[in-house]
Amino acid sequence: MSLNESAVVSLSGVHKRYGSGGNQVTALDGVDLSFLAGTFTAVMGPSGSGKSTLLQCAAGLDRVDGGQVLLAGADPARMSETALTVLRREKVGFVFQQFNLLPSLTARQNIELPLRLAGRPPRPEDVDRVLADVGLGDRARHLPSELSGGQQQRVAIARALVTSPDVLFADEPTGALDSRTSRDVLALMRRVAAERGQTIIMVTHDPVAASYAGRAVFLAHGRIVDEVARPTAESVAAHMARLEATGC
Ligand SMILES: Nc1ncnc2c1ncn2[C@@H]1O[C@H](COP(=O)(O)OP(=O)(O)OP(=O)(O)O)[C@@H](O)[C@H]1O
Repeated sequence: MSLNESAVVSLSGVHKRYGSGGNQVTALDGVDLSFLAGTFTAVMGPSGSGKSTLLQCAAGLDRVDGGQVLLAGADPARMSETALTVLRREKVGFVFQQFNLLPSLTARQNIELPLRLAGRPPRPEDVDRVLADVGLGDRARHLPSELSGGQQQRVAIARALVTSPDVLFADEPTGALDSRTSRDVLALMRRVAAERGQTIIMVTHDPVAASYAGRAVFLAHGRIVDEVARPTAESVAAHMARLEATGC
């Protein structure tokens, strides 16, 4: 498969190995996958199937051993570390299971941080808008310790969105949240893709989380083995049960 150049993120024949000699592990084994603008995709698969590796390679956080990645029009393998840092800072947002907020900074200051690190003075109206988008307009002055888990994750999402990245990578973003709070965060992510036209790629184990995406792709042994459009929690759970029983 050739790279889909209209996609915001595209992987073509991507291989990734860890270790060497007898300890070598093939984490990705020829992955072809494209993500179009404004789409929300869930990446699923059994433990060890390569989900996090796929995210790291697609986001330019890790180098591939074969094949090619195209991220916001650029090939990370051909870029210097400095250029790659700029690409990630300008075009990509990250959200992880742990919120990784700085405890001594308020919600607003945490959200402003990526702009400051990029040498871009934060415009108050931009920060206000993103705070309102995540429903935290009245919590701007609170420290993370004064916010619930779901509110902290919404600050982390706002921090990832404030630079208006083309693509948001999320690795188990609801893994540390209860089911009700998870639903709020997932609905927010779905809205971000639909209304802001940003592309979201989310790794998750949870069929309910995957049902908020427009597409679910399934990995097994480092390969894409299936894909479901408009997934429901039931259809995803059935796919996962089959994968875990048969491995394909
Ligand atoms: N830094 C590393 N060094 C060696 N092997 C690694 C490394 N990172 C991942 N692996 C291996 O690569 C394979 C894919 O790992 P990966 O973390 O991508 O899977 P995953 O689907 O995200 O798993 P989980 O759902 O358990 O988080 C696994 O066999 C794993 O042990």
